[in-house]
Amino acid sequence: MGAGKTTVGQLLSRQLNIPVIDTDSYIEESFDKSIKAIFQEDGENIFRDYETNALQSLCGQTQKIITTGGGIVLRPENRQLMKEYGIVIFLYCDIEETTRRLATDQSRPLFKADFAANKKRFEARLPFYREADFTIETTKKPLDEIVNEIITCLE
Ligand SMILES: Nc1ncnc2c1ncn2[C@@H]1O[C@H](COP(=O)(O)OP(=O)(O)OP(=O)(O)O)[C@@H](O)[C@H]1O
Ligand SMILES: O=C(O)C1=C[C@@H](O)[C@@H](O)[C@H](O)C1
Ligand SMILES: [Mg+2]
Repeated sequence: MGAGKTTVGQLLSRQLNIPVIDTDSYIEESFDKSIKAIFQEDGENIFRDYETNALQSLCGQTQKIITTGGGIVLRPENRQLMKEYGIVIFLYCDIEETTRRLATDQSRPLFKADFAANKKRFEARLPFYREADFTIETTKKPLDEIVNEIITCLE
């Protein structure tokens, strides 16, 4: 959360002239409901079902950039889909930096004020993120540099 997937995906889309779809936005538009409301009213498991359905719908159609939610890696079938259909890029950002970036954010129900809990979650997910085809270090890096590094990976 807060590594820059959505932000970088938009910039990459413009630079490469390839459409971008964000799974969080796709879910919010499909259900006309915010992620926060889905977590509150339906719970995380239902959100994860929506997330897998979104990924299944988006993979394997026309060429596109898919920016995902930070928890997409939790389900093995999601990781499998991404590997099968995509070039998977992990935007690494250290937890101190994402904590700063999201300090006033209210839209991510799992990102709590509890730094230790966020760190624990991030570390538990790291082995899954590391399965990506490419890892880009984004901590303290300007957005245009991140975009250029991704383009280099794709060449
Ligand atoms: N390289 C960067 N340098 C500084 N700020 C950044 C950088 N990348 C993203 N940000 C900022 O961090 C915040 C979170 O970025 P963004 O929403 O793109 O993260 P995300 O990875 O999509 O998060 P999530 O997993 O929750 O969807 C935004 O305010 C964004 O402007
Ligand atoms: O890392 C996560 O589990 C999440 C990240 C966000 O993108 C959203 O998908 C949601 O807030 C959950
Ligand atoms: Mg995002």
